[in-house]
Amino acid sequence: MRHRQNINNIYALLGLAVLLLVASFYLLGMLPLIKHLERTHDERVDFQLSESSALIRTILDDQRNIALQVASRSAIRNRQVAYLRGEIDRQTLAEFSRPKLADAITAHEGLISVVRYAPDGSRLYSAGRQIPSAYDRLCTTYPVESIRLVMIEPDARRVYYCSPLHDRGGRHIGFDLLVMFDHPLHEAVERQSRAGLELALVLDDEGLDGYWPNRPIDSHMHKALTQYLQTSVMPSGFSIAQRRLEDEPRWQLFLIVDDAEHARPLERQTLPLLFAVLASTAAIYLLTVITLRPIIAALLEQKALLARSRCDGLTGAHNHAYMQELLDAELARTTRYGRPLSLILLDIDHFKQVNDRHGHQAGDQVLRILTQRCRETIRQTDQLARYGGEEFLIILPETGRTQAMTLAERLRRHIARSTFPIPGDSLHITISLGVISTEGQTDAFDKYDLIEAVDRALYHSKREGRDRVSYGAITPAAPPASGRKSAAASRGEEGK
Ligand SMILES: Nc1nc2c(ncn2[C@@H]2O[C@H](COP(=O)(O)OP(=O)(O)OP(=O)(O)O)[C@@H](O)[C@H]2O)c(=O)[nH]1
Repeated sequence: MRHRQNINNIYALLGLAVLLLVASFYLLGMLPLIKHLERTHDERVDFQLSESSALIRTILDDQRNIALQVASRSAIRNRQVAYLRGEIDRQTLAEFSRPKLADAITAHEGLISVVRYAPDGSRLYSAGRQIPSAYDRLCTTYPVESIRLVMIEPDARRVYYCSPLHDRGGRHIGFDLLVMFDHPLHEAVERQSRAGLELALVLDDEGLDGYWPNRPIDSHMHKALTQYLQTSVMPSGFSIAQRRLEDEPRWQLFLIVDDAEHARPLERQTLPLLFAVLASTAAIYLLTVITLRPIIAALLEQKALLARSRCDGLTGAHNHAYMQELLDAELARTTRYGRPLSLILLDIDHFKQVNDRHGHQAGDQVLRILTQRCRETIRQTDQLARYGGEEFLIILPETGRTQAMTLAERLRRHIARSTFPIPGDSLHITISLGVISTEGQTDAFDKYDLIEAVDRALYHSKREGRDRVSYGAITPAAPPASGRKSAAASRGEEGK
């Protein structure tokens, strides 16, 4: 039973070691890896935003070039100057310029319409598809110093540019509103967006009114973008990276990242690793347990045998042989460090009568209970040994005479007041005790001197009427001969 518990403790310790292994793997291996993957992801998002921004910029440049080419036609620009000077009327201007603009529309694939305005924003004429007059305000709402993208109509798949016109001297002579297809832009953004990553182009002041792309964006991402534009707070579960478009400062490019999608590749890379480590540590644990099982069992068996060899079978106190070992060790310590050592030898009074009246079994029971009572009274560092028969020796390390006497007296009273239940009866017994201490001892002494002294003290108590404590002086026998054994010691070592 005790073995089982010890083995379980060892397995629990092994389990703890495995847990520590897994925890340190997680802290030292997995966490840095996850951080690295996250950083890589952030870098990828940043790179993607830069790439998309560069791509869109190229497309816008292409479209602005078309606008520039339309505006740079000198013949129609000269007519515009003439009109503004009042040299020709609007009708003449329109009749001359409209076909040239129509040529330009035909020449530039992707160009749908051009509307020309006077510097005050009034419409002069247009070419290509009809543009509602409501759109005329596009070129005058914001100051337009150079060609600017002013509107995107995702549903109509059109983009609108405003291009300011100047004469040779650089004077402002009006605007062109150019309407173009959004195909190139659409294709570019389409290419850049994928599951969990959506690109959106948003016009500063108009929020989602000036929002693009022209395909249905994931509704969660759309909601996330809306919330972000309204509150500037990133909704949970999404990250948003943004960048202002170069040369088009009013347009911002957003990259909306669905964190759940983003985490997926992370999980794909780290989870199998974690599972592999868990599985291998579990395997190591099992293999270790299987391998160690017989070794641990043998060691524990050995330990138990050793404990049994030191133990008195009847009472569980240390046996006489082990007591001798303990006494040797304590005496060596006392001699070396000059620390006090005391001994108590106790003997049950008239124990023979217990045996005679109540039987040997009852006597054994009394010895067991007495051991228990002694244990209740002494300290954990004190050692209780069955010296022999109904005699017990208590070794008290680091204990002086007064303390030893106090303890002996307390023990005597405790036993005298205790009851000793035996089958069918309850006994009261008394004990006699002898006490000695090395405290203040100046003459050299050995183990046999101690045993003899404590034995004498005990028999002094017996002679004086029992149920009492006597202190005995250590009187070393001179000269100490090797192998010398007193009568008491010999009796003790042989057992009673
Ligand atoms: N039940 C039991 N009795 C034991 C054991 N060992 C010794 N005894 C008995 O203890 C008794 C000791 O008797 P005595 O030495 O005459 O001493 P006493 O009767 O205790 O008298 P005093 O010591 O003079 O007070 C003997 O009857 C032994 O048989 C044991 O292990 N179990």
